[in-house]
Amino acid sequence: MTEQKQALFTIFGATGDLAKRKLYPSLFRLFKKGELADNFAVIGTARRPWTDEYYRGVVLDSIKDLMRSKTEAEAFAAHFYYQSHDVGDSSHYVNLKELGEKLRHTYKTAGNQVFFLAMAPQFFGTIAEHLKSEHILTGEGFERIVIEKPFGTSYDTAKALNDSLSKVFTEEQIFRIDHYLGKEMIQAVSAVRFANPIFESVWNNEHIDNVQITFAEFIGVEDRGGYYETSGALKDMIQNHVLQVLSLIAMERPAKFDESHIVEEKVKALKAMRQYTAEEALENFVRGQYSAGYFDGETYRGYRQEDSVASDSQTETFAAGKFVIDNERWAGVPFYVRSGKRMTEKGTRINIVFKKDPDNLFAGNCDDEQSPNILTIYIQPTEGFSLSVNGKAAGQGFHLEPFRLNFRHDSEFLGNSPEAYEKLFLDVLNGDGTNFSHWEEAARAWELIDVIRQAWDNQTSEIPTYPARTMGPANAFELLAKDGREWAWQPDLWYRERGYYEK
Ligand SMILES: NC(=O)C1=CN([C@@H]2O[C@H](COP(=O)(O)OP(=O)(O)OC[C@H]3O[C@@H](n4cnc5c(N)ncnc54)[C@H](OP(=O)(O)O)[C@@H]3O)[C@@H](O)[C@H]2O)C=CC1
Ligand SMILES: O=C1O[C@H](COP(=O)(O)O)[C@@H](O)[C@H](O)[C@H]1O
Repeated sequence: MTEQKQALFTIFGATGDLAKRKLYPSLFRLFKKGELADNFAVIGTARRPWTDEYYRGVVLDSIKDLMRSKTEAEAFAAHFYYQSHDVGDSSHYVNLKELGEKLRHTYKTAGNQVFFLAMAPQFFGTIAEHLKSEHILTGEGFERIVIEKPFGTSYDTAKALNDSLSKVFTEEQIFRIDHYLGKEMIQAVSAVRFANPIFESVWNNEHIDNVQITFAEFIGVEDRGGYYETSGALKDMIQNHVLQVLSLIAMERPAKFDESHIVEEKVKALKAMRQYTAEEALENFVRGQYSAGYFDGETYRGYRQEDSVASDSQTETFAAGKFVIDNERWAGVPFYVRSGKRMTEKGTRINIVFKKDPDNLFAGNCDDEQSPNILTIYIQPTEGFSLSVNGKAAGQGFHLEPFRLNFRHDSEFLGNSPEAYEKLFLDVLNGDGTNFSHWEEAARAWELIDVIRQAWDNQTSEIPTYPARTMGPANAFELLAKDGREWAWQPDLWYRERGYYEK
């Protein structure tokens, strides 16, 4: 039987997009499963002068697709309270404290508190300080703070942010969200690696030729131009999600499968990654920005035509690069990464490309090249694995042909599998920080990224472009071609052959 959790949640930024799209539905899923029942309450806070009643209406609206009955949804929403509050105004914390004390007793939350900061990072420090100075932190039960990305905009700003949080919370109390770590198939990477001797024994530079990590998005920048102009693909995706995934693939086997051992190994892997000079950063990293494109009867506008984007913007909507790891396991194995918006299609996947057999037995019998074995981990939108192997082409004669051993999770599994934020909320309640970003990881990731960012910022040439609905600019293909390699996943070729790009 599920044991219900006891906690008072305070959500800062309760009127915002993240709260409505992700947080309330995730809490509701936990409610439906009995993880949250009688002993929880939520204080939503932001500047808008909402009433409890209006707020509950917003919460109900955000869960309308998930509700089984009106009674159940209303029972859930009844746990929500709204307090209008400007986080910069000290006097408002007095009201928050009073309301919190009342709810703690009413709902018997055992003094446990979770503060979710669904707000821009510039507010994090001041909120943390006020939680302490206004005695909202009582030390009665567990007290945990959950913060959203971006965690800083450079090493220096991230360090300043971390320093201000650390004055109030210990590292064990800080949960830095990287929502990719809550995804089913990212969590499955460790299972694939460490529960299968056939993979574990070849997970090294003797057998792996290169690793490719693709985070392709179909969507453009949508209504987030204002934020994206200050970020770009490198900081928005590579610094956090991509490097997190890379460290899971590259880390050594942890002594135990628990938070401290896993984080220790991830940090070691990140620290073993080569720190590029500015010159090396330019050699190994490329960027691009989507221009207008045409695909299957539809025209897509370019990034510079998007709302809140400067008409001469140099912001990259695509970044690709090669990381190298200077340790025994990975010496000589490039880790190619790419992430972009308005690419051919949505697809997050990891390709582990194995070395070909140097001694091709079939060389004299048939002219066919052996294809490399490729293990693909599909993160989204489909979730599963495939392994491509060489076989004999059916029919007369002897020819090699690559076949794919495929496994995809079925729709029942996907339908029942918890959403990333739901898992992460539960982890916070359980005090398990395994699937969160820790300071040492974020710090090292910024060190690796800062040099690339600065090298690009110092360039005077115009940013290269790529047409919307393609797999990025030409330089992303040249990056691999100059190493004698190519991207294992090129969906645009499939569409091109079938005329999807022809007007
Ligand atoms: N939306 C998403 O999908 C994702 C968001 N994030 C991150 O989550 C955070 C929130 O994003 P999102 O919800 O999209 O942002 P929104 O702009 O939609 O929401 C911001 C929230 O902050 C509140 N707010 C702003 N200023 C103040 C203030 N001075 N005092 C009190 N409340 C204030 C706003 O409410 P009001 O105006 O009523 O005060 C609003 O509730 C950001 O850090 C973002 O980077 C990360 C990943 C995905
Ligand atoms: O963190 C972010 O992630 C989303 C992509 O997340 P996904 O779960 O939909 O794959 C990205 O669109 C956004 O720009 C970025 O801030």
